[in-house]
Amino acid sequence: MKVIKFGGSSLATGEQVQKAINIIVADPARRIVVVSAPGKRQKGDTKVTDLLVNLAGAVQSQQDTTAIRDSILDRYRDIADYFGLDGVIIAQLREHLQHLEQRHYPSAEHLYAAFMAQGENMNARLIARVMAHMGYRARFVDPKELGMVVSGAPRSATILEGAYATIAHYQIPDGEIMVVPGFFAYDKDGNYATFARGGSDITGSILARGFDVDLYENFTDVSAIYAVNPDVVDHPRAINTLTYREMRELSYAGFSVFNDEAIIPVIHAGIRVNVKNTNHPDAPGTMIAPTKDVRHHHYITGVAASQGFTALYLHKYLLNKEVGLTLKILQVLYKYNVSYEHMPSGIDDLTIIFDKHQLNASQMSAMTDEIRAAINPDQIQWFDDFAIVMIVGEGLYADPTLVAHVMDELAKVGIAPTMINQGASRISTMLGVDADRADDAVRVIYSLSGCEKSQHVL
Ligand SMILES: Nc1ncnc2c1ncn2[C@@H]1O[C@H](COP(=O)(O)OP(=O)(O)O)[C@@H](O)[C@H]1O
Ligand SMILES: N[C@@H](CC(=O)OP(=O)(O)O)C(=O)O
Repeated sequence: MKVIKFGGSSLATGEQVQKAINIIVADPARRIVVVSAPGKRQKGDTKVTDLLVNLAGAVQSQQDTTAIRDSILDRYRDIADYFGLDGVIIAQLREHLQHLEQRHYPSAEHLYAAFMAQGENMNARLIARVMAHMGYRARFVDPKELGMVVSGAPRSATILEGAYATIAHYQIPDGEIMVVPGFFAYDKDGNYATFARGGSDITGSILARGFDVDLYENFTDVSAIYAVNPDVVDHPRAINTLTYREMRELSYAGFSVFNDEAIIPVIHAGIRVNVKNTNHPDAPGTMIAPTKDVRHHHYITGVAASQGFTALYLHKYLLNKEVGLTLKILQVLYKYNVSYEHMPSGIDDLTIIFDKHQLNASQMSAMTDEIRAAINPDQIQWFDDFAIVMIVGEGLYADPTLVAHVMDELAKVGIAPTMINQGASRISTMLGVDADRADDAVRVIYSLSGCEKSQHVL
């Protein structure tokens, strides 16, 4: 049995949904189908999830919601019309949204989560209806029915460990195709909660582990995971196999093609993930697997960059001698409920790197004041335009000159990393660079001989 997940770009129009259905029914092992909300139909278009964010905002501020609700329903109507469905389903979806608008929510975050979840919820209902209309034994299955209970913040929830056993006990009727909405589940009180953005991949992974499937197929709009983001370099090298560790590092650092949290459930279950293209389903795509033979995959597997970071730089002489200094800083972060990503340090300075999305200006200012009071630094400064560049490869350890080589090449184009971080496993090297040079750094590193070399061995 396989889990098969389609991203929003694969379900943006009726024509795309038809391609997805052709893929589903071409293999009887494809029994668990996870769908995203309709995505962008072309560059510059708006994803349904983003329209739902606007709807949630309008509901919260008690504005008129008619126009925005209609624009969302139009997306589903276009798909329903393509398959010749009558208007009943759209009327039901309208009623469902209106009902949600009347409900009371424990917090604004819960309200946003409830609306954002509807992109997937409505799409799964519609696609199950379309497939049934075409004569297939397909059924919408709510995450609640599967026992998908989550905890944590309403818009970046995490699945409870116990949910896997519940999923495993779920009996899928013989010959039935389950259509499950991605991206959301419910907390223990029954409130909607979503995973982080791009989280339909996470639903696919959770179900892959829960049902202990043979393969998790993840269909998107590219024919492979490439060694660099194809929006940064034209026609980059396709990667045929990535290890879990490589994927985790690369998706964390910007390969949005597979959500960085989604790798965790499949790691636990040892399930392989095949990333494939809905528009070219016969292309082999990229396999994400527990291990690969590094003798055939030397040097750099991929280079990613992400600009979603903010750094706090602290300078204080004899910082290395001061007992409890880091503890005092961490206590401030704890008080403001903020986690950090990395904390590289030297003898007299320390940089704390944060995910930009969890900070706002007033929090940053309050934290600065409290850290200043707690440790009395000589210098404290925020760098908002901070990006990380991640060089990843299971075979990196085999090339002791790589970091020197990278630094030389970057220096030639005037890029001086403000931070270098390498773990003991040497599967990745992380550089901190100015955000406006991040893509240049990716291009330079990609064009290095190490990368070219792996191009030949793949
Ligand atoms: N290294 C990479 N290889 C392939 N695609 C990448 C890479 N890095 C970023 N991407 C982007 O990821 C996109 C696919 O992810 P996403 O838009 O989330 O798809 P979906 O809608 O299928 O979930 C690609 O169209 C591409 O722009
Ligand atoms: N629709 C959600 C979840 C998701 O995974 O979407 P996509 O498959 O289009 O990346 C989002 O936009 O975040």
